[in-house]
Amino acid sequence: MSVRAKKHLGQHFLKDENIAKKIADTLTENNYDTVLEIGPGMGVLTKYLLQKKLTTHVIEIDTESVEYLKAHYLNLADRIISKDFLKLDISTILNNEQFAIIGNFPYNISTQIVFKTIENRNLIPELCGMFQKEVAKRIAEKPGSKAYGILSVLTQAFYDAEYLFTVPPSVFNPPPKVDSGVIRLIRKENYNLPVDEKLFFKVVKTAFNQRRKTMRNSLKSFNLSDKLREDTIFAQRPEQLSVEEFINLTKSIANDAI
Ligand SMILES: C[S@@+](CC[C@H](N)C(=O)[O-])C[C@H]1O[C@@H](n2cnc3c(N)ncnc32)[C@H](O)[C@@H]1O
Repeated sequence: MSVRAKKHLGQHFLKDENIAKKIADTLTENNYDTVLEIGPGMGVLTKYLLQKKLTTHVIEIDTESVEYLKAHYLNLADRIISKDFLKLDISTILNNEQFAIIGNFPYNISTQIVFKTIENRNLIPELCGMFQKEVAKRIAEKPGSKAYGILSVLTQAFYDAEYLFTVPPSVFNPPPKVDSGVIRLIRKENYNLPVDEKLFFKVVKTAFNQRRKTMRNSLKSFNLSDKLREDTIFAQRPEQLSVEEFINLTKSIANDAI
């Protein structure tokens, strides 16, 4: 008996074992001994994680998949969390130890998984996973491209992001409508910002909400001094600015308000 795919849970099960192994092998296994897989489904990726030296935990929202895993992976039984990852209190699980996140993520919550990882980055040195290709590209994109935006800057402020490979719809059951992409995020050594984090998020989001305008126009609502607005950075569009430039800009804005 296998699990019947449920659309509302983003269930597209991998049927190509080689791809499952290739995804499991994207983990560097540096700086952690534990891995948490989000959405194991019927365990095609889990199987390869269990072959590693790491301790594998899984979190799955679908009770039918949980029953399947309990029946087929007897040695995993006490490391299956039957819950919604988005409602999980990360600080209380895994005894506060460092762990990596991996998954063939449900596409409907994949950006929320990234933001929850960023929020809990003190415990998460690495994330490897499969996203809708377009989302994976946006996360790892560099300045100067159309795909570079809020998701790129907010992720890369804390993690080095690398796009690894593309996966076609044909390796899933049922096949999704679009290509998928696998990326790896490795936490930066210095993963706390030298500026107010809330202000940084606000500056980045406000700037990209009007991405075709110059920074001078898109950040009008901040009521900045004329002196600051004369800085050459304000003549540029948000997609031209590096993560470091956004951080420095936030610093200047914070000082401008004093
Ligand atoms: C794309 S499928 C991948 C399944 C399996 N890993 C594979 O590769 O065949 C996504 C999985 O995430 C699970 N899922 C969806 N939303 C979830 C959530 N909020 N928390 C935990 N798991 C979730 C689904 O039930 C499904 O098993």
